Amino acid sequence: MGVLNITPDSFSDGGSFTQIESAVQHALKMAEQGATIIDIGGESTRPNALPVSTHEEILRVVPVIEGIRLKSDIAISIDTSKADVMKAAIEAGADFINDVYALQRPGSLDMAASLGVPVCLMHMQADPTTMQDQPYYLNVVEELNDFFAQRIAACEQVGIAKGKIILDPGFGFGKTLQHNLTLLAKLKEFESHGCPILAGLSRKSMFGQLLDKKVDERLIGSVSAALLAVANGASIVRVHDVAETADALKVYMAVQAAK
Ligand SMILES: Nc1nc2[nH]c(S[C@@H](C(=O)O)c3ccccc3)nc2c(=O)[nH]1
Repeated sequence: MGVLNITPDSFSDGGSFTQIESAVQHALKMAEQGATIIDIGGESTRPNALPVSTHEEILRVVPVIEGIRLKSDIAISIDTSKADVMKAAIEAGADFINDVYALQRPGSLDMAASLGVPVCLMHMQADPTTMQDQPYYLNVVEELNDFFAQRIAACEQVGIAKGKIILDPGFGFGKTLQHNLTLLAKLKEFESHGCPILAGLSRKSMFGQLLDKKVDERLIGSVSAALLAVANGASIVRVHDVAETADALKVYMAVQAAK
């Protein structure tokens, strides 16, 4: 899963033509490099990011989805928590929902049910503005399993079949370095729900803490962690560095095949 963040320049509402075109080109390049899913996000979950209106978020993501669809059938996920953005994105040609709020925002659960598409449910403790102030769990794996069970039940109640659900521990979303390492080490403990696991580790601050590296120096850490996530049961890894990660996973799969 290649990450495509649409954060337009400050001048234009939505994206200017060049912004849209460059985003489409980036998506196509990631597809060429081996991405099988493009994850499109119109709002940064950065703690101090300004909130983006539904209208603005739609103006950002829809032209890019349409632009990609003119040239590629690659799977597209919409990284949003807003019901109306989900609708607009799916109607524009996206294939499934990637929601860091696990369909807990107003109207999103019913919207996902009515759209009838798969959904990735990610765990987050608190919200982006507070999640990194002293994250605490009695037992992080158990608490996330309880959360997943509860969200799966909520989905099944509105008719979203378990076969349409992907689970994601939400690395860095209300977790200390130790929590992140435990979740990666024990990723297999989330397989009990019978849903595929998605891991989003790419360039995250855990590598800053572990390796003392800035965000543009975290390639090796990110690729190493992506390979470990797959070795520990992840079916999807959400990454910025598609070509490098694809190579690492090719090596992993080749060795697996030789078992
Ligand atoms: N499913 C799924 N969706 C995701 N969207 C993101 S945004 C994150 C980033 O570092 O990319 C981020 C966090 C905070 C600020 C900026 C960007 N992370 C995930 C993830 O881990 N899983």
